[in-house]
Amino acid sequence: MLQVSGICKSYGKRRILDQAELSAHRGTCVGIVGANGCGKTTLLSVLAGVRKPDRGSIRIDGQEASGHPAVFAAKAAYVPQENPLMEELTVRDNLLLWYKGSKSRMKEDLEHGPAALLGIPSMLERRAGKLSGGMKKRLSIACALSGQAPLLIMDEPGAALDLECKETIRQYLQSYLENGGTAVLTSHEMEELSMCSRLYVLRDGRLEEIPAGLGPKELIASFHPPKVGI
Ligand SMILES: Nc1ncnc2c1ncn2[C@@H]1O[C@H](COP(=O)(O)OP(=O)(O)OP(=O)(O)O)[C@@H](O)[C@H]1O
Repeated sequence: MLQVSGICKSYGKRRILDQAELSAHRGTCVGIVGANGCGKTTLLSVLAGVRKPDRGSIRIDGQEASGHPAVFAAKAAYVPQENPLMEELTVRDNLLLWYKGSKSRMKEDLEHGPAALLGIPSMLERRAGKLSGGMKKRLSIACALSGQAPLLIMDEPGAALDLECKETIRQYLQSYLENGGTAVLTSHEMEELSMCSRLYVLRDGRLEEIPAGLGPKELIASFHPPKVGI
């Protein structure tokens, strides 16, 4: 369960998030939409504890995380838009860093867990820097999932992935939600957004809930403020 209230974030004098509010229950996936540059990545990085908000509260499973990095570390997994990999290291060594050296848990996930589902075992000895964009994305997702966090935050998870891999991630997300996880994602793809049972549009720094299941035209219309009559 995620409860976000009063989140503000500015870059210099430019306010990107202005009293943003949202909630996401266990077992649900919440989607964030909005025009390019409206602040979705900023919001997700704040929800993941990577960027500090100027103000506001982020409660994960009832615990305040804002200002408490240990709560984010224990409870939130983040798949950023840019991959967080150590490019000179092999896939195996990248994973080991994320599994904090726990070889047994890593082995288990490579055999039966998310890493297996994402096809990581076949690339273990390759250098991360030499993988294709889609393979790096799969590895980044497997790394984020290593902590078995109850909150999963994904910034455009399907970007650069082939159809088969998008489907793999959809299946993983479904089982993650069925097991009581909470997910927040941002995407520009209708298919990914169809996995979300709730949608919010980010506009002028604020989040507004909109009906899930809107078509592309209505979604795009929601990105812009309604015009006031002359
Ligand atoms: N570190 C930063 N310093 C200053 N401005 C920034 C920084 N990061 C992002 N911005 C600006 O803040 C605004 C929001 O950026 P952000 O990446 O959060 O948007 P977005 O909605 O995720 O965009 P997109 O849909 O294109 O990925 C943009 O105008 C961007 O240029």
